[in-house]
Amino acid sequence: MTTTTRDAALEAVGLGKRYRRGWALRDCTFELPTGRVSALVGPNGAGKSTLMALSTGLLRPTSGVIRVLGKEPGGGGTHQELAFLAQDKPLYRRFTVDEVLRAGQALNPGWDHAYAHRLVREAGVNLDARVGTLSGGQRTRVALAVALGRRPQLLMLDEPLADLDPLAREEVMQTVMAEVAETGMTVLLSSHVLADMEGVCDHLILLAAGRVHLVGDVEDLIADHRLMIGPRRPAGHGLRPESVVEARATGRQETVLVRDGGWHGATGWELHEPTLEELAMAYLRSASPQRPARTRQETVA
Ligand SMILES: Nc1ncnc2c1ncn2[C@@H]1O[C@H](COP(=O)(O)OP(=O)(O)OP(=O)(O)O)[C@@H](O)[C@H]1O
Repeated sequence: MTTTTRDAALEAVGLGKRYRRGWALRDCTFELPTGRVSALVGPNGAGKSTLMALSTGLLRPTSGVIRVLGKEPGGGGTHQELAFLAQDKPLYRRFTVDEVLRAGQALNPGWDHAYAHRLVREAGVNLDARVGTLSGGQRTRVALAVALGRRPQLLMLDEPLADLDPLAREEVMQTVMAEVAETGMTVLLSSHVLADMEGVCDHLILLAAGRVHLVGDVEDLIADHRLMIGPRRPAGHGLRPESVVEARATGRQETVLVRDGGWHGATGWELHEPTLEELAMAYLRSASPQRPARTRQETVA
């Protein structure tokens, strides 16, 4: 079936994926609008890689629907306009870098050979080197050149920065952002390092235990939340429980993340807009069964 929601590069409706041992994704509904750079955030096992595998068609949903650039991934392989850089960056180890790029050219109709070559050269990787002899970071740069050489409309990167030094992380993100600026490409980027996403991502999808806990444009999400900092009060923070995402006490101070205007009318607090990292961390802690935050109904004693 082909449905057209052309404003969404990626769309999930009631999406679920069940492996033999249980649900990896459950009842996920969200949209990633075209042209956004989205941070896919979640703890280990949250379902991030599963979501990407469903998007590429490597896996089929157990329930619900996923659409990539308006189409459900089907038997025809990965959407022509989607490029996916998997966590383990699968490249033929015996090929030279040049051979990898020539394979990219042979396999992809829209391939931009000059551009892929330039990306590899800029990364300082020798075209004659065999893939098996490259460092983890160099392999990432080659895999990124292969992904971007396709000039995709949607680029999905699963933990692309994990084995890169700080300088290389910055260079990779600059390469991706230059392509975004030039072509309006949509990006979905999973990472555990929230600091890497700050200032780069303008959209957030936060998964925990297979469910979407927060999704939307970063600007809107930040505007909808405040960090409230004030003295710890014996009678509790006194805020509407349904507006409190997380309350944390450190010493005599208390920090509360509040949503949906729950801060209006409260007195004796310093109010700050949260950073993307503060926002995501509060939601991740409040969703974590191992590290329960004081949320919603609970008050600080
Ligand atoms: N092929 C598989 N067979 C069975 N269970 C799987 C398979 N792949 C993933 N899972 C399970 O599905 C859940 C989600 O895994 P997934 O790899 O999608 O999470 P993730 O958010 O990408 O994690 P990480 O950050 O550790 O890479 C986990 O509980 C995992 O054990």
